[in-house]
Amino acid sequence: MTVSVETRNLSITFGHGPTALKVLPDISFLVEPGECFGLVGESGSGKSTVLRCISMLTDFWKGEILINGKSVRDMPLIERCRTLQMVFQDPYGSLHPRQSVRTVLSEPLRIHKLTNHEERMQKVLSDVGLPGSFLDRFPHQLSGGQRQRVAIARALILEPSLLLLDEPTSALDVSVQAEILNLLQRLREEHGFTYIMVTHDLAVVDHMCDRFAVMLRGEITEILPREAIPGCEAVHPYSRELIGASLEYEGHV
Ligand SMILES: Nc1ncnc2c1ncn2[C@@H]1O[C@H](COP(=O)(O)OP(=O)(O)OP(=O)(O)O)[C@@H](O)[C@H]1O
Repeated sequence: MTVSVETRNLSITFGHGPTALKVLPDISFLVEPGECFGLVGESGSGKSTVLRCISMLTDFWKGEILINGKSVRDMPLIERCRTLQMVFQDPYGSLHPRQSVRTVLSEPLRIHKLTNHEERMQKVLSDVGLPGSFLDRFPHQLSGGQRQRVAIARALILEPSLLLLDEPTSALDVSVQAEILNLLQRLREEHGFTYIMVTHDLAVVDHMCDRFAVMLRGEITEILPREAIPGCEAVHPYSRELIGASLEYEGHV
């Protein structure tokens, strides 16, 4: 199944009293079913926080988050895990050093009482381009790119519809980044996933995303189609600055 995601007046404040920090004052956006939607913007603007709110890793937000029209708050944990999964930036930190790939992949299957573990694990490894023999490897026996493939396999094992990708390639070297982006692209085409992807890299947005939101200090300044990048067709000064700097870096201007 392919799903839409909508946030309506999403806001969150960390802390209380005089030190309280309102990180997201009021965020609303709609991601179409099967779309890859990017979140870009300055460091600390709240991009990862948006993903953590959608996944309920942070759950004290206000407003509404709807997946296919249904509030994530009303989804039991089991249903939420089967609907959405998150892939984190650091494949070194996100895998437990003492857990084999088999343990990483079989644990969710056991918790969710699914059958045919071996078959499902072999299929998901093949989906992410790793041989079945990797089931018996531990994280220290994998390269960075292979670890990120395992992290993606872990996200896919429960066959979710929505992947929340928090800078999934920024900890990898450039050639491996391209491999992982191509893998994510292929998986989306094959499975009809909806992606929400945080990235610092507008080249990644250009390669992967249909549309993207530019964030500045917790607010969305503008939502743009990917096609707006090459000609810097943004209206808000900050979006123009961000896209202009990226084009300059890439040597387009
Ligand atoms: N649990 C928390 N408690 C207090 N402040 C937090 C917490 N989580 C995030 N913040 C603050 O919220 C703001 C937004 O953080 P967030 O990680 O969402 O930014 P970001 O746009 O993803 O940044 P980056 O691009 O550097 O990863 C930052 O000022 C951060 O310090």
